[in-house]
Amino acid sequence: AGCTMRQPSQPLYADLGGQPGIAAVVENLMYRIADDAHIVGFFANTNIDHFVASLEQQLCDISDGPCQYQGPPMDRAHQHMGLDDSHFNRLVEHLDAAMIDENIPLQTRNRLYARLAPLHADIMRLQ
Ligand code: HEM
Repeated sequence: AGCTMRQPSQPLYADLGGQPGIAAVVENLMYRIADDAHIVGFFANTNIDHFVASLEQQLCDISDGPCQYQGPPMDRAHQHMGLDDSHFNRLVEHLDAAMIDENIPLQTRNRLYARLAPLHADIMRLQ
């Protein structure tokens, strides 16, 4: 009886599969970025191990996991790269495909996007 909408049963971090789930998504994402000529150039001089660790930490933090993001604020982390919405949208498409690959359901993916959306303005602020 009552509303049949599925409600989140546990914290977002747990629905993402915790640390192993987030690590699998980020690894999958990195292969997609490496294969995408529209955005891979931005990472030409990036220390990928550092980037992966920092992104995992941020996703853990933002999903209420047991982590505190220690990296630079999003505006400074992306300043003067020349990013526009086409780059942002591409990254989100790859993240979505990576999460689908890792069997993360739509409702959980949408919960994460609701928390990432506010970062868009920060990332674009110093372009
Ligand atoms: C929701 C969107 C995004 C999130 C959550 C995000 C998150 C992050 C994080 C956590 C870092 C690491 C900061 C550090 O510890 O130094 C980072 C750096 C970086 N991001 Fe993003 N980012 C996003 C969008 C983008 C987009 C659209 C691009 C380009 C297509 C991009 C390219 C980069 C690059 C190249 C670096 C590394 C900079 C360096 O080499 O130090 N990011 N991002």
